[in-house]
Amino acid sequence: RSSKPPAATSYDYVIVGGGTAGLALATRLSLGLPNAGIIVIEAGPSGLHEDGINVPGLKGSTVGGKYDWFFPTIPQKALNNRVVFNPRGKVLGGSSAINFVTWDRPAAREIEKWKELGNPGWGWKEMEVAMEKAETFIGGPLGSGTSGPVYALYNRQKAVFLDAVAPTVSSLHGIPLNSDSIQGNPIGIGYQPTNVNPTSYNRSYSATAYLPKAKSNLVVLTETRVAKVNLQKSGKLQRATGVTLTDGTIITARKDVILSAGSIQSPNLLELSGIGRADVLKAAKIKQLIDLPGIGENYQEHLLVSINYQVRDDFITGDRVNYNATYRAEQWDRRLNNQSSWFDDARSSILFANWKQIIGGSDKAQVALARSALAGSKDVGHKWKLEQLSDPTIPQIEMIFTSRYFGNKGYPPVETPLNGKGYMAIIVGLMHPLATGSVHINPANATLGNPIIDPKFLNNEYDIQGLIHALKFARKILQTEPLKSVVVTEYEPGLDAVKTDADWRTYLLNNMGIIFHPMCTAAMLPKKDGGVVDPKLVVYGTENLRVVDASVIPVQISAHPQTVVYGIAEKAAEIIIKEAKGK
Ligand SMILES: Cc1cc2nc3c(=O)[nH]c(=O)nc-3n(C[C@H](O)[C@H](O)[C@H](O)COP(=O)(O)OP(=O)(O)OC[C@H]3O[C@@H](n4cnc5c(N)ncnc54)[C@H](O)[C@@H]3O)c2cc1C
Repeated sequence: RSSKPPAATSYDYVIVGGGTAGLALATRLSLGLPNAGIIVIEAGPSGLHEDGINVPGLKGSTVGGKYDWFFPTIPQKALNNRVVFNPRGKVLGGSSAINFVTWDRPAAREIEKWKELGNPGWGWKEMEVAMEKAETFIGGPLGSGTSGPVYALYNRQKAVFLDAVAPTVSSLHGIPLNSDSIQGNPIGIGYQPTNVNPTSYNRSYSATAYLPKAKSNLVVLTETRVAKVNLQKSGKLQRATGVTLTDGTIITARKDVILSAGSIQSPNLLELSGIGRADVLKAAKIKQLIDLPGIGENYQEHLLVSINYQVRDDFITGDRVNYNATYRAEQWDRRLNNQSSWFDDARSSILFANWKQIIGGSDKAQVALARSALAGSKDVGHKWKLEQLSDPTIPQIEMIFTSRYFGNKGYPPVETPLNGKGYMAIIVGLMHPLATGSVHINPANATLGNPIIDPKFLNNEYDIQGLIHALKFARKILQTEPLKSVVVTEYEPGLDAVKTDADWRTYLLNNMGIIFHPMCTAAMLPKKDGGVVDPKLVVYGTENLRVVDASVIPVQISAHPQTVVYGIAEKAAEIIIKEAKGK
């Protein structure tokens, strides 16, 4: 694959962004349309030989580095004007190269809703087939994928003490044991799979799983950034004729231009091309070609806040590889000899729960907060968020029980008494916050500058109280046997530091972060409902400009999104191949 400008400048399909969806789609088109010329243009370099990408246990080490766009939000009012950073892969494979390798799926009902919102062909059954097409799940439940490019497995490395999590959590609030979110029924507690190759024990991601299967009709250009899509009037519609690179080079598309630049940059590229809200385009002095006010709106994220516990000295946690150089070297040797080690990453125990299960009783007050926050809203996403509160199969909270420290205070520094101890975190995630925000180009530097991201975090009491309920339940879990006997004390925030709901609120506002799952910014919805693409993923008002990535997710889902994103790419490939073959 090439980082140099291609010899040819004309292709059938021009795909912008060689990330999760982009490479999956490009590979399927290359295989399904062997006579077509396809180019993927990726802004980042190849990271194929990078340990920080390949070694699952080094996940997180690439965040904020050279493979990460690391976009800041604007200061968030409810968070005391804190800025929150959005890691996004800037490398071949995109965010699939830098993500945290959790492999799960939302509730079936959540995807079924896509169809009901006006997207024929996009229900759970159809998406389940598409998601399974993407995976080979070693040891997966009946019905999981057996011949797809991306490997998933239950990780061979496990922290022994995490075995206490499931019996503890399942003794509370009627929560079932369940590790099979993959079937569309995520509610419950259990170990979740990771996308790791069973032979090399490397991360399995779009650049290593899909791309090697492509034929020579696919050209991949790395370290090359697209500035905009070129449009030409064609009757009542606009036709995408190709793209202009930031150095001025034009690459022509004979058939489609497909944006797979992710939930932040795909909507930005539409705006840079003259498609979007009049006020946004006017501010950036871009001529409006298509009025599409939904672009960049509807921005949604999973919110996160963690608490950390010190684990008994007789249990080993993943922290030991960080503070003990000898142990680290031993573990690395184990990896080189293909034995399990902390560099495999480790299984995380994950809980998905509805409000009754989190609160341990009536959810009436929480539902009332949602109703009052969204009173009068006509937004279809808002309506769905209210409706789903009466569906017990849809998770509202996720809790990830980790085998190492994960917090804001930081691992205890050297020469302090708690350095050298082991920790576990409970990462609490809010799956359907009511706050929806926006991402738009920055008029001061529209093409190359950071976009203006305003997620409007915690702008309502439902989101705040929901996270407080979950934090309190997380503490209760840690105070329940058998997990209680595994831990020594609460390290962060600490039982003395946070006692009341008011203390939890302060802790939340000072520490809330995100799980790095922006979505819905170019939603597949009817135009009248703020949609940007139709069910064939074609941008309204255009003949042949599509978006294929996490931005087309119509309404926020309760899962880590990569399996859904691969499913979207698989379905997009089917649609495009069918069209090309005239079916
Ligand atoms: C740190 C982190 C941890 C995560 N953990 C998990 C997890 O454990 N499990 C999970 O399921 N999901 C996780 N996610 C989310 C998941 O990885 C993303 O939702 C998914 O990968 C998004 O895929 P995409 O195709 O929409 O975008 P991306 O994979 O981000 O691809 C977009 C690509 O477009 C390129 N691009 C952008 N603009 C241009 C341009 N103008 N010209 C050329 N190229 C351009 C980018 O460089 C990038 O390669 C995580 C994400 C991050 C960042």
